[in-house]
Amino acid sequence: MLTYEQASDKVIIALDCSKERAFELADMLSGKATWVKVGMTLFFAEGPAIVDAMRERGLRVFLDLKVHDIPFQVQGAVRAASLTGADILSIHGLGSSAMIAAARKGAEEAAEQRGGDRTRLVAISVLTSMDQAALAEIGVESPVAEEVARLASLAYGSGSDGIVCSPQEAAEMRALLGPDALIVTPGVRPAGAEVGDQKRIATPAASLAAGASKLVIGRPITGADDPVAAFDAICAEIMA
Ligand SMILES: O=c1ccn([C@@H]2O[C@H](COP(=O)(O)O)[C@@H](O)[C@H]2O)c(=O)[nH]1
Repeated sequence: MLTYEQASDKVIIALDCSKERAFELADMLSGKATWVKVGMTLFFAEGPAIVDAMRERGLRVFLDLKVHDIPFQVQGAVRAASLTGADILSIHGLGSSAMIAAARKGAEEAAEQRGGDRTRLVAISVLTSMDQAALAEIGVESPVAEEVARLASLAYGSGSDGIVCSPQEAAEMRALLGPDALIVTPGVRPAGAEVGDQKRIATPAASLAAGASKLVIGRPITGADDPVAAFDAICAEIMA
């Protein structure tokens, strides 16, 4: 059984909104939330300062930029992104072992430059908004779970600290990668919540039971009439 603090530490709130709304949510959830996710919507609008602003509020930050480019560019991009002090950064698993190794090098350089902990890297496997048909559209005919496992093994073996996958693959990924891998699962929906564009989903309790390290949850909290009550209900569900 988890305490409220331990449950809160499992939930990363995706702030896919304006800076004003992000601050409003951070203030509302102050003293309750532990983690926020700064993704492309917020980062492209506000730049690295938004990471600082969240950290100044005592929040830990998952910077979800899904970095994907040639190794040289990725090393520099990850170095710069890590210098923001983000705790976790996403890169793309499709970038190959050389790209992932370069990302790790960039994160290590930043840690050396900044001092303190290295930003941990998680590799995106197959987006949780994609199903078998979407994979087929891009020419991948193997089952989703097989593709996730292939990319996860490659990324984890090349210097990533973990992966991003759906909760539906979390148990298999935990068995494949072992106890130390950081397994981050978006596509989490409390029972009855709107699914939206997510395709491979599970409830918070089921995601955690499957072996996820962290659950990324956005709209079910940020779009709720009462975001604090929504966050509390998710913590209660995973504490039970
Ligand atoms: O495969 C992925 C990778 C990242 N995400 C991100 O997670 C959140 C999910 O938000 P919801 O509102 O709970 O759907 C969002 O910021 C995505 O960029 C993902 O969904 N799937």
